Amino acid sequence: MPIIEVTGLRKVYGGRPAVDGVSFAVEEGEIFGILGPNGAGKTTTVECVEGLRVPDAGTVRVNGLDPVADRDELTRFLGAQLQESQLQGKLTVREALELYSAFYPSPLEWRPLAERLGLTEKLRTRFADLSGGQKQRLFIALALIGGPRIVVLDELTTGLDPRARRDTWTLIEEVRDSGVTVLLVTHFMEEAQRLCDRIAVIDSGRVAALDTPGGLIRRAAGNTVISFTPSQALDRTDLEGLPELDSVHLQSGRITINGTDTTVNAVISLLARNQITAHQLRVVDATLDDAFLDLTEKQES
Ligand SMILES: Nc1ncnc2c1ncn2[C@@H]1O[C@H](COP(=O)(O)OP(=O)(O)OP(=O)(O)O)[C@@H](O)[C@H]1O
Repeated sequence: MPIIEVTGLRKVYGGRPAVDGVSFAVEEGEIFGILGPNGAGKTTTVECVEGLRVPDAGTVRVNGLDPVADRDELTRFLGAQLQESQLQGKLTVREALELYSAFYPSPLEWRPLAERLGLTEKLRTRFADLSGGQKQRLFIALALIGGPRIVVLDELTTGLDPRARRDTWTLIEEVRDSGVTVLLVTHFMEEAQRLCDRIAVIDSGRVAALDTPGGLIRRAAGNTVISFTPSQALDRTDLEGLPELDSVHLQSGRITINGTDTTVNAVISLLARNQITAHQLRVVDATLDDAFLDLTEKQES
């Protein structure tokens, strides 16, 4: 049985649906990503999972519980890092960690957690005096301190420097490997690609696609991107007739082709036949970035 089950979720603000029939199921022990453009309905969805918002229609079950009706029970095993949070400005990092530990029956040791999040030097600093990234790290610690079975992380690494971001990814992988289920809202494709076992792409309040990162890349944007600047103009119809082609873009004399290995081979033959040299030739695997743009563009058109 999935540990989180969202079925036909709908949430309307002022007559406009922010979430419109979203369904997905999260298996225990996976990192499940929610990806989508600004205003797509991601935060609204996860806040319904956390019991912070009441759905207008549909059902949400977290470990069999209704997050709104059973909120007290839910908070015992669900940790949450909200997109925007505040603490009392005078509270020190240490006080916050001790206070939150006291809320849970079997909290984690806060010292190693603080160490992992680079907060040891800041234990005596007041919340108001922390930098944005340090506040973010504290909120991650507070989401994990109760030793939750499920953790919801909204914009996990926004505002973190590259090193802190990578350290946080490793920490979240370890959290997952210890059996915790992670529901992650993110804007960072690299983060989603590295961390998530599966991803729901949400666009305009609906699920546009749900798959593994590899699956999304394969079905949305082809596997491979080849780009080059030809020594002389190429016939557009020849390009559009390439096998297994997903898309062709021409910009400032540079050609970018999305397709498969077969497409790449056909491009090379085409260039050879026409005795055209390809300058600055690059062949790369498509990324989740490509898939995201492709999937969300398709929704808009
Ligand atoms: N309390 C509210 N009252 C009215 N409208 C709201 C409220 N909260 C969210 N919305 C609207 O609902 C839509 C979805 O918002 P939501 O915060 O869920 O999006 P999101 O995908 O998390 O966006 P972002 O990536 O920008 O954080 C937006 O159009 C937003 O303006």
